[in-house]
Amino acid sequence: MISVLGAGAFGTSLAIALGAKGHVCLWARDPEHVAEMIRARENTKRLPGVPLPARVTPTADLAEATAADVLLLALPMQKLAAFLAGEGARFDGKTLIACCKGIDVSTLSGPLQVIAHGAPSAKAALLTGPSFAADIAVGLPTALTLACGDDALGAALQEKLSTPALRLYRTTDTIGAELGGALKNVVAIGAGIVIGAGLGDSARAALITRGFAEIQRLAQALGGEAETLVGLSGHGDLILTCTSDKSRNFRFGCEIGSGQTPDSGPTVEGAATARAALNLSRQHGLDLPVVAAVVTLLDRPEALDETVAALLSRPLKSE
Ligand SMILES: NC(=O)C1=CN([C@@H]2O[C@H](COP(=O)(O)OP(=O)(O)OC[C@H]3O[C@@H](n4cnc5c(N)ncnc54)[C@H](OP(=O)(O)O)[C@@H]3O)[C@@H](O)[C@H]2O)C=CC1
Ligand SMILES: O=C(CO)COP(=O)(O)O
Repeated sequence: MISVLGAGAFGTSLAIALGAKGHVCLWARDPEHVAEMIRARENTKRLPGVPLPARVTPTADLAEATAADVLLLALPMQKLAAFLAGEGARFDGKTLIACCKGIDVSTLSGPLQVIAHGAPSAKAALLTGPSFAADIAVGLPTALTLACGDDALGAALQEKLSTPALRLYRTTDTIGAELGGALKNVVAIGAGIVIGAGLGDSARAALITRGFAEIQRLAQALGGEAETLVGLSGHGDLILTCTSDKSRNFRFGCEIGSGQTPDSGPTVEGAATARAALNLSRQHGLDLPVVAAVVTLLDRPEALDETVAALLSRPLKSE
């Protein structure tokens, strides 16, 4: 059996997709939320409008959910470490698949390092790549990356989690997959700022391209492979997130760029990850001007004009 821990938009969409194949337990922390999912056979709070298949069982009982061998962790990145710290022993011998995208801002770790620290006796993998929960939930074609350092385990998980509409590719480059997925959200906030500020599609293309150069610089400095970064989990997800109004990171950036106070309700992973990435870049002596500009505008949205001017007046260089 498979369990999904975290009944947000993404966890619910994965449970729905995998529920077409077999029994899936969908765990949420709030018993009232679970009762409502059982009553409505729908996650009206986080993914309204899509029925839960009969083989998806919502539960608030973590013991029931963690009876499964394969657990998909679909929590926000900044909540993962504390969640595991409270429950670590439950996960001994289990396979934990991180479904979150980001860098833990207090430890500067990616999800797999956080799992290794919080649940050291578990096997770990990462599911990432271009996908909106709303698309997966209704069975639209989607291709994702399953990253696992142990290729035999990765192959078994690839088989287990693929469906006719959800096609998984696999890699052993966990660092490249983690960082591609984490950093694209930072660039998506930047792309949103560009569009929200009315700077135009040409400026957005420039920002995405130079942002991608920064993703490559940081990820390769940390051991990620170039091939992974041009794949689904890097370039693929960057394209999706920087060009679609469905992206929360992109919309958050649009709000900043257009002078609104951004909505702090939705999960916007790129905000904390921008700060973590900037700290990592300093540790490694790397220059990440797009990431630094995003951090500046998260702190001081009123500095838009001077931040754009500073980016444009950097010394001219070869590409
Ligand atoms: N949405 C999408 O299209 C995609 C999202 N992702 C990634 O998936 C991850 C989750 O995002 P998403 O599902 O969209 O986020 P949502 O905001 O929709 O949901 C987050 C869920 O996490 C739960 N949660 C938060 N904190 C805790 C905690 N401490 N313990 C237990 N549960 C907790 C929330 O519970 P509660 O409802 O009680 O607040 C909520 O159900 C992110 O890293 C995101 O980048 C990846 C691909 C696509
Ligand atoms: O990760 C995603 C698409 O692959 C979802 O993007 P947002 O979190 O910006 O909505």
